[in-house]
Amino acid sequence: MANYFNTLPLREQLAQLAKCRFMDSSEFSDGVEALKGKKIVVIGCGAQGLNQGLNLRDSGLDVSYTLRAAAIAEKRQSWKNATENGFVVGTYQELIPTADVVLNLTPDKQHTPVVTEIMPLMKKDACLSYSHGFNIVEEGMKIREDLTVIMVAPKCPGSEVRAEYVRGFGVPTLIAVHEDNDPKGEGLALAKAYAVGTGGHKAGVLMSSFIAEVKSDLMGEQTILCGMLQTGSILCFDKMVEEGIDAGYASRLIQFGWETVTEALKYGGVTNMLDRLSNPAKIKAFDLSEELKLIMRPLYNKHQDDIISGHFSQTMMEDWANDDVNLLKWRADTAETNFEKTPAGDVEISEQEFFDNGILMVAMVKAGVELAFETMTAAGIVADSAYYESLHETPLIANTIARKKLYEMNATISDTAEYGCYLYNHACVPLLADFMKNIKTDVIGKGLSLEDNGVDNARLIEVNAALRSHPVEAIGGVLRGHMADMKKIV
Ligand SMILES: NC(=O)C1=CN([C@@H]2O[C@H](COP(=O)(O)OP(=O)(O)OC[C@H]3O[C@@H](n4cnc5c(N)ncnc54)[C@H](OP(=O)(O)O)[C@@H]3O)[C@@H](O)[C@H]2O)C=CC1
Ligand SMILES: CC(=O)[C@](C)(O)C(=O)O
Ligand SMILES: [Mg+2]
Ligand SMILES: [Mg+2]
Repeated sequence: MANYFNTLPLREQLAQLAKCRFMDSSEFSDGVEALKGKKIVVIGCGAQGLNQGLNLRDSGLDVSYTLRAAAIAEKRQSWKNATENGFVVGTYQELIPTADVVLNLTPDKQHTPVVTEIMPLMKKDACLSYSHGFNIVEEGMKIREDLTVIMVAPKCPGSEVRAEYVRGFGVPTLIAVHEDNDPKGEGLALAKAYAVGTGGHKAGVLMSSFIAEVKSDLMGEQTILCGMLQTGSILCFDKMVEEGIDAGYASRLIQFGWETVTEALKYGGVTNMLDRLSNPAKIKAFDLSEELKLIMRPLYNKHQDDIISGHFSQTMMEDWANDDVNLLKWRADTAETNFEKTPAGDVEISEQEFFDNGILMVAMVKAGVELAFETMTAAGIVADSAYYESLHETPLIANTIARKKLYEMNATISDTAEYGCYLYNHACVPLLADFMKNIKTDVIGKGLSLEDNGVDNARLIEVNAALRSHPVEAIGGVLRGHMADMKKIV
């Protein structure tokens, strides 16, 4: 097999990268009808598998799980996830031949062996679904011609796919039909019904392509979503402790600070997040973010270039072939960081204090969101998709850090995302070394202790105009306008 994207002529590559249409709510008026009465069999009951299955069942659909024999025999966590939630669990031989739709929600590393094993068991004219385009695009997996192949990709960690559904909302979702596998022309109807079943239609659905999804998803997860939050957590914690801030306070400020400041992002974009600061702090955060963008832009460009060329995928697949040696070492190294090893202190931090004492965190989020958005759109990803992948998903990732720090984030995101996050972190920590030397507690840990909050009018007007004029704010205002059902978390 060869990287499917790299086999295409440039014109087709650009056309596929640009596939992205915001779907009107009226396009989902049939609800889950196209899946009613169909047997949906999920392979894998992990982060996405369990949470998507719970949503689909609550939406009135027939969902069961097929797990590899060892998972059933050893009653592994995936078996517990499914059985403790009352789902039917069976072997491939028992359930796959009866399936109308098979959801492949196993780790990307396993897709080729899993699909190779289950394809012969799938009945004629059935449908195979993915939640990430890696196997089709980066590995070039070929699927039996009679099978319909679709993708329904939540722009969100598995746990929040469920949490937002339970709150009566949903998460932005990309859907796609693989052009090589839509023999009966029913792929779109199935993908739309699936998106309704997970609640995605309440947040926003983009009609996209496997290529557009994979080239944007890898970029978002490696940089702003996971990489920046990991790097920011480690750098900000170590800086605060170095400057004499109580370690328990520093740990709490970070563990719950990302969630708090990015909740403002979710509701009102970068503008609202910075508007939560005093005028002097806003200007300080703006200046820090501009400095960060200058330093980090080459790194964001490198990540996007390596994703587009297939170099990233090749590097990760070499680690797959080497029994995930790097992934497992980097995971163990993360657990040994001071931030991870320091429990959040039993200290009260008000919602506003997270902003006032976390100016640098606000600056890092602003820089990461804007850089990721700018880099994706420069690579041909449409603004709507870049918005979901850079801005909207950041608070959903931050929710996982609030639960159990970087451990929870890295355990909840896919192994693919985790691998890319570590690559970014290894490059970004040294890249920001000089920048961090000039950081003091006025921007992380203590806040600006100013007698007077006065600022220069011209400078404030300039900063406010710059915030509001960034293209991520324009598309964000439109897309958030469609999120009437969004619920407060913090
Ligand atoms: N995690 C996330 O938030 C997101 C993930 N995705 C995509 O969703 C898909 C699933 O990812 P994710 O939910 O993170 O995966 P997880 O690692 O959370 O779960 C994987 C599941 O697959 C099972 N599994 C592992 N290896 C095999 C195998 N060889 N054969 C059969 N089953 C296997 C595991 O159970 P057991 O080992 O017990 O058999 C487990 O139930 C991926 O394509 C990912 O890119 C998309 C968006 C977000
Ligand atoms: C959660 C999500 O959207 C990621 C980061 O893309 C993933 O886990 O692969
Ligand atoms: Mg993603
Ligand atoms: Mg991903």
